[in-house]
Amino acid sequence: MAAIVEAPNGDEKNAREHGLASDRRDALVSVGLLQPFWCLRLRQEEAAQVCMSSSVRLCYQSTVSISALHLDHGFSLFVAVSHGRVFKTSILGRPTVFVTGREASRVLLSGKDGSVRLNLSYAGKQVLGPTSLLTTAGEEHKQLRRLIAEPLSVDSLKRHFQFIDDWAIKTLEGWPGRPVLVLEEASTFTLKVITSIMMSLEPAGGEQDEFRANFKLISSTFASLPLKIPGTTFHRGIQARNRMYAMLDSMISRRRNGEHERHDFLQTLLRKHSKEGEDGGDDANKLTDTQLKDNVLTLLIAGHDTTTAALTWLIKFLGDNPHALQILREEHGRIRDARNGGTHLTWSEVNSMPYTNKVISETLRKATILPWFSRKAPQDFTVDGHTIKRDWSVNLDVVSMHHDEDVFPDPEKFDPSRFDKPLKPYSFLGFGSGPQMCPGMHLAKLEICVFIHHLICRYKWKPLDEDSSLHATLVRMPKNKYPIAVEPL
Ligand code: HEM
Repeated sequence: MAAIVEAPNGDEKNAREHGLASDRRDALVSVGLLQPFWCLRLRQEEAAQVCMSSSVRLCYQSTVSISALHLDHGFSLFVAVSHGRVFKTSILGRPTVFVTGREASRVLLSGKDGSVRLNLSYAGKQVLGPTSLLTTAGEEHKQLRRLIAEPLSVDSLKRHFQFIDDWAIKTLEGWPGRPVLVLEEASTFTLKVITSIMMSLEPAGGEQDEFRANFKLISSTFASLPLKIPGTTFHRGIQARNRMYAMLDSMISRRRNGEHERHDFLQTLLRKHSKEGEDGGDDANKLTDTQLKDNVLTLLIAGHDTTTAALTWLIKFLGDNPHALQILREEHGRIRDARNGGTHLTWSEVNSMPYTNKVISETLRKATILPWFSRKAPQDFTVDGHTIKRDWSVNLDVVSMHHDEDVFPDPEKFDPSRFDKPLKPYSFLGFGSGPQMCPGMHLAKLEICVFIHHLICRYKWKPLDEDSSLHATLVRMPKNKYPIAVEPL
């Protein structure tokens, strides 16, 4: 059996001796406590220098992990040079393994082993609640997946198509004539869409504003120390979560009283799969109110930043790649011309965008919005011939997989035609794979296809800043928020 490569020991004192800036040390603390909701503030270029210039001196424990997180190509490209495909280190005393490659991906994601499960941080568990999809495993997780599958299916999303189309048009009409930060606009658009689909929240007005404010505070807890002390980010986030749950309680009771019924995610679950309160019956196939609320919040958290980042990167990559943009313009021009007038997309049109779908996949490959998938198991298991002990944190480095030259030649190139042919299983993980594969994939693709159609058909844009560095939170986003100037075509 091959030995797992261990990083040489080191500690924070070493970090100071080697001149690490204080924000790097802060980052180190964050990684240990918040994994997998990494929150780091290192500059990507600084981190690259750390690794390249003095790899031996600085190749110790946590610092390696942190530095590598900020490299475009992920942790293991760096580690692979000196170590191999499985790498063990320790983050604040906790054994942590990094793995890469299709075989590791199969073992961690296929669920065949039955015991490997998602490894959510303490902060994540506190915020999302004990019955969230992300905190449950085994049968309980399977049952939750079954129940949420229907309201997120393509058929159910059809009911929301008109809303998405209207808001994409409305959002874009406000873009010409001013500098636009794409990330911020995409964030507003995707929040309006997901809150409408989940609970029919009006896209503007007091309730939307209140919800948005609470949501922002809740999201920020993933990047905070989980201290329940008044005045801390974590404490503020937990209070915002309580306010959001109170809003949801009031919505649920209004709906049960027959008021404000809508065709949305909440209504579908209430009508078909709800237990009426916490102890209303013992049907295992029905959800308690706590399960309902935990999972509404989970879908909002898991679906908002990811779709925002994907839409922003996609617009940026098109701006950087005129050839791909041209082919995309032709696809959408054909759709528009066949429509014989009218601005709005139709449902059948949105289902005939083959090149757009490849552009989405290539965006998710090149940007790798979720760079790590973190897992652990209640018993020892084996990856690539290496034993991973029970309760160790094991992280699949997706960035390096998406930049593996053997699978994606010339990986820096933005080339949607890579997806002309099917890829081998477990080599492309844009939406993950296996039992934990993204349940919001159809919604995310729908939002992006609709938005891109209206952008491409009616506008052109140019970037106002060429900085391509990453804001390396859990979800990778362009640090400059991609500022552009927009003109009608
Ligand atoms: C382009 C946008 C999106 C991307 C790139 C994305 C990516 C992913 C990936 C890679 C995973 C698997 C993570 C792992 O195995 O550790 C995942 C899981 C998940 N996603 Fe998404 N996602 C997106 C949009 C959405 C949306 C819109 C929703 C909600 C409506 C959503 C809800 C979830 C949930 C709840 C999980 C956890 C599933 C489980 O544990 O069973 N995602 N997503």
